[in-house]
Amino acid sequence: MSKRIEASDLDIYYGKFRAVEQVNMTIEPRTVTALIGPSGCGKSTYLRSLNRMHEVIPGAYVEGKVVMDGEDLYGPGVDPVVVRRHIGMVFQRPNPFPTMSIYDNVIAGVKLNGGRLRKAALDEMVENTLRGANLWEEVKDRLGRPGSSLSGGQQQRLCIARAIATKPAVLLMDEPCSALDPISTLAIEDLMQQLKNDFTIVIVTHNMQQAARVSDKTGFFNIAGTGKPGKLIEFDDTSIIFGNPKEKATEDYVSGRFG
Ligand SMILES: Nc1ncnc2c1ncn2[C@@H]1O[C@H](COP(=O)(O)OP(=O)(O)OP(=O)(O)O)[C@@H](O)[C@H]1O
Repeated sequence: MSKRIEASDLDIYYGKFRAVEQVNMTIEPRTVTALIGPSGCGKSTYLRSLNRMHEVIPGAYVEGKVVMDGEDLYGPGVDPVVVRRHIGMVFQRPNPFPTMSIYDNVIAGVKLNGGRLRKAALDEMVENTLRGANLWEEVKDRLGRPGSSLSGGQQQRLCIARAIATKPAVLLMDEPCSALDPISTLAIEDLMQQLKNDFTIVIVTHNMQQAARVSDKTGFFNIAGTGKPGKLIEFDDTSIIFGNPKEKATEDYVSGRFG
C-alpha cells in the first residue's frame, strides 16, 4: 500500500510567482519524511503539490515531475481528485465535520468515493480504522456523538482516521500538531510511528524536536529573501541533518541560529 514518491526538477507557481524552485526529492515508502525551514520557504506549497491540492488555488501550477511508483501524477489525463484519493492529507487545525457523528466522520471519505458496504462491514471498518488511529478506546461508547464533542487531540486523530479509512498510499500532514497540547502531540507522534508501517508519511513541522523525534528523513528548505522562491537546501537522513549537516545554512537553522 505504501508507495515511493519522486519529485524531479519541480517548480511550483502561484500565477507568475515562482514559490518553490527545483525540488529533487525521493520519498521512500514506509518512512516519515519531515519538511522544515523558515516561514514562507514553501514547505506547505511543496507538500500540497504532492497531491495536487495546491491546484485548488486559481492560477497555481507546477513544472517538473511528481511520480508515484512510476506514475506521473501530473501526466495528461490524470484526475487530481483520484490523486488525492491515493495521497491523503491532514491539516493544521483538526477539521472534522462538526455536526456529523464520530462514526460518520470516519466513513465520510469512503462514502464520497462511492464505497458501498453493508452495515456490519462498515462497523468493522470504523472499529479497525479508529483502532489504527489510536482513538477506539476513547470513543467506542459514543460513536453517535458529533465530531466536535471531542478534544482537539482526539479531533485530530479522528481526522487521521478519516484520512486513512480510504486506504491512501501516502499521508501528507501539514503541521498536524501545531494546534495541540504536548500530550496530544505525543499521541499523534506515536501514531505516526505506527502508521509508517502502512503509509508513506510526509510532515511539515516547525518543531525541530518533533522532526528529530518522528522522521527518518528530513528536507531543509530555505528562502533567500521576500519574493524569492524557496529551495530545498539539503535532504538526508534525519540523524545527519540534525547531527552533521553538509550545508552551513542547515546547521544554522537546526541549531536555532536563525528562523
Ligand atoms: N494561495 C497563495 N497565493 C499566492 N501565494 C501564496 C499562496 N500560498 C502561499 N503563497 C506564497 O508562497 C510562498 C511559500 O508559502 P508556503 O505557505 O508554502 O510557505 P511555508 O514554508 O509553508 O510557510 P509557513 O511555515 O509560514 O507556513 C510564500 O511566499 C507565500 O506567500
